[in-house]
Amino acid sequence: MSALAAENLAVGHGAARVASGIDLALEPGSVTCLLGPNGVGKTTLFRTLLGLLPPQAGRVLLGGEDIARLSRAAIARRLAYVPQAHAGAFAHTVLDLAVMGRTATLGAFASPGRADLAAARDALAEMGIAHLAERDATRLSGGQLQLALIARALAQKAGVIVMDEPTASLDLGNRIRVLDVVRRLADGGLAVLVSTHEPEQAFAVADRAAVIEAGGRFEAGPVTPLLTAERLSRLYSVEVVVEATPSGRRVVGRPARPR
Ligand SMILES: Nc1ncnc2c1ncn2[C@@H]1O[C@H](COP(=O)(O)OP(=O)(O)OP(=O)(O)O)[C@@H](O)[C@H]1O
Repeated sequence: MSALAAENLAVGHGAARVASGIDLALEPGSVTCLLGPNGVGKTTLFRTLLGLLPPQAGRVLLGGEDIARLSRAAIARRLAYVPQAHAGAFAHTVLDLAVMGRTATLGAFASPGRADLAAARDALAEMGIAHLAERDATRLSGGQLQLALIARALAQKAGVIVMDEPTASLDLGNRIRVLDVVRRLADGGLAVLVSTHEPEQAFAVADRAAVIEAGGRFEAGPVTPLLTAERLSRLYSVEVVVEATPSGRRVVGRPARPR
């Protein structure tokens, strides 16, 4: 059984349709990268997969159960979300922020125990930000906040993790670290869904890719056959070529023809 699945899903806001025909199955031990141009509906799809937006059609199954029937706490035990790192209104330390990954799965009035604190500290260490534990989470840089939000999701210890552009504000070192974490999580048995504007990241870490094209048409499949130069050119309305390199694949703009 898929860890998270969408069946003939249509997503949007109110009556406005954003994307449809979405069939997606996230398997334990795999990374799926979601690509699409700005404003096409990636975050809208994520919010629907998380049970935060009702589907316009179709359904979302978490561990085989319709997510619409699960409580927030039941969802949080199985599914962790890393949102885009906008400056949040957190009046907490970074450690408190990571602990929130644990409390999401507890009852409303339960307080975190020693094991929860240990899991939160482990997650901060995994993201290389243990030294920020006592810092005010409202005073982090964009990249530091991104790493802290990933740590919060790791602390949740859910079987499925959904990340919305987790490398967007990161420097080269942290980008590579986060991609390593993404791959390691999958190799440890998690089902991981990551949105990105970098097709090269899909070639580097993903088992499968999914695209939402302009107009909301959805397609998913193995990375290399799906992310051809032709499809990427159409997706981003710019001519690109996909070059095989010794270390992976590189996507570059098609060189202008000599005049
Ligand atoms: N709360 C909302 N109410 C109504 N429309 C919305 C809302 N949020 C987003 N939209 C619209 O839905 C469409 C998809 O937006 P979404 O944020 O899902 O795109 P995205 O693919 O995540 O974009 P980006 O790559 O720029 O982050 C856009 O046309 C956007 O204007």
